[in-house]
Amino acid sequence: MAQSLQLFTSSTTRSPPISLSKHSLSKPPSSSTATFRLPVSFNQFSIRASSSPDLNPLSSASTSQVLVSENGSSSGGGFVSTSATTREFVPAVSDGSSIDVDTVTEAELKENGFRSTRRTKLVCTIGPVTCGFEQLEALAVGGMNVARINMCHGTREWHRMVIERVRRLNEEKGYAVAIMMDTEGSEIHMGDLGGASSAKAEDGEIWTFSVRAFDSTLPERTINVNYEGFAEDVRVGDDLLVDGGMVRFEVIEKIGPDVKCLCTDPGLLLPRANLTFWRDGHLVRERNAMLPTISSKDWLDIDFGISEGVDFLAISFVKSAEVIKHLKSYIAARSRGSDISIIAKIESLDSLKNLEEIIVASDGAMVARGDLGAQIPLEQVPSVQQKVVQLCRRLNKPVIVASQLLESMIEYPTPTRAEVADVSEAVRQRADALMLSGESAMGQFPEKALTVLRSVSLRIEKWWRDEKRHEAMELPEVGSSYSDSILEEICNSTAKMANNLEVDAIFVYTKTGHMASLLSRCRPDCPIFAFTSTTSVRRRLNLQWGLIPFRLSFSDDMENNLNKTFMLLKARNLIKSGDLVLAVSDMLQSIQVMNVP
Ligand SMILES: Nc1ncnc2c1ncn2[C@@H]1O[C@H](COP(=O)(O)OP(=O)(O)OP(=O)(O)O)[C@@H](O)[C@H]1O
Ligand SMILES: CC(=O)C(=O)O
Ligand SMILES: [K+]
Ligand SMILES: [Mg+2]
Repeated sequence: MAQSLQLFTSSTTRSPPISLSKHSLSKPPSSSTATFRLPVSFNQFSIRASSSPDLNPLSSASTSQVLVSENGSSSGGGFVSTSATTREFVPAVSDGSSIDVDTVTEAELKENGFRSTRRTKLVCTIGPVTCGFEQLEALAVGGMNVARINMCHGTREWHRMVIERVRRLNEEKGYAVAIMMDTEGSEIHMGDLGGASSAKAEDGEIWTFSVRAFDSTLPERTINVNYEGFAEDVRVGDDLLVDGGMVRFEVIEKIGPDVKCLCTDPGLLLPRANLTFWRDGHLVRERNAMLPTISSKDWLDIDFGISEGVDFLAISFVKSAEVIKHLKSYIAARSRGSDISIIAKIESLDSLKNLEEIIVASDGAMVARGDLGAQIPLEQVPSVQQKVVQLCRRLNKPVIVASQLLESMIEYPTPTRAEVADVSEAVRQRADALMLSGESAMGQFPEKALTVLRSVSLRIEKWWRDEKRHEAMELPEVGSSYSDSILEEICNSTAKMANNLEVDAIFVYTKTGHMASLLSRCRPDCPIFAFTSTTSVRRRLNLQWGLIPFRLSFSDDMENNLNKTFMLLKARNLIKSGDLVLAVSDMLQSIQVMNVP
């Protein structure tokens, strides 16, 4: 078997950890799968070491084995479930070692075992109904991995307050919720509805779209538009689409700065919704083409995001790879050593034209179906979604499927069957993450909507595993160097081994998170425990499929790391003796197969 897996016991391999060699490589009897043993006497193998000096496992000298808690205090704390929705922080007896894990994941691991942890990650847009500390905590308990703030709405002070609360939640309660800041972009949009949270446009009503500045209250059925040239640019007969067609108007008359429009498709108008206009079946986009992807306001917001240390910047209406490259160099110059990930929002015709190069230049992508559906015919949105999801996986970039997943839940406590089917499809496509927009920002049932995403994800993922649906996706090399190739081969082989051997988990020790993302890309059947030494990497890994990110100080000595990890996880009942684990690290070119002692 060792040979068929192209594995060799290597002369450079360290001797098997004594404490582990006593244990057979068998599945625990409690496992539902057949028990089997590997016909070998070693429980550690090594892929043949490369001659490259920086790849020689022996060249990596062992460093300190002391594991230090990040905040230096209350290290090794644990969380106990006190009820379905609240968890209490329980400081553990500190021995200078600690491991940080998301409390919700911890509860999931304890209650349902490794195999049933959720693989699909969840992003929640934070708005007026979810910006309170308790509401944010409820979302974290409900499985929110990333909190998104949309710079289209709210003041900078408001956003700062939300960021501060999410931070506090992470620090005080042990979560690793990442923060994603979404830029406004310079597309045409409506004003803020004079303070109302929404307005209903009914069939046959006449509404006025105007660039005029109104003093305090907006006249009835009047909408502000954010760009001066609006009245000149539209023509009588044009179709005006709000939020990608959520509401549709026909332009019937122009009176100076006012444009009178007849509602032809009724619906809910939301503050600052995007506007597009169509003429003879085509999107009128000359104006948009001239607008910069990143406006001067966006640059100020980006500066704000950098100084607040957000984890992700989602860039609206990306047109080309150049804008992403430019932004990356800007961020690199502004914030030395900072590692903000750039997510390209795929929501315009231009982004589809330059799709691959945009994704290559970015750290991830979002299928922003709201605006996308305003720029391409709606029936094309599903195939574009699938294309972007697959391309991202090939290129090893996390991908988020966003907008209208559970739109009806803005108003109603249960989703439609069609919405559940849509969520299922995104999970089945194995997108890294699903996103709530209005449902969590201003809807009546934000926590219920999150619960629906969570339960549908779990159900579809389980169905997929039960049916043993391993889709064969070509995963081309993404790196350029020989050492990149080795890393990728190790990850691909590890994922394959994990499926074939039906192991309980993959452990990956990774400094930058890169190796964890390569494993995530393979979408293995078992969860991937990603150990990383910085909280920022841990938060960013929270966006990626199947990763359970832990913060742990580790050394170059894998034997020591594993023993420490087993000890710490066992102390918290997160793993048990006999669990079968594959372990890899970006410091040592080996795949280790072992039972938890
Ligand atoms: N910070 C906020 N303050 C007030 N309302 C908000 C806020 N964030 C979101 N909303 C409300 O939630 C709705 C949906 O929010 P969201 O930001 O997800 O819109 P979107 O269409 O997905 O994003 P984008 O504007 O990037 O296309 C908004 O139309 C707005 O009514
Ligand atoms: C999320 C977003 O920006 C959109 O769907 O348009
Ligand atoms: K936005
Ligand atoms: Mg958008």
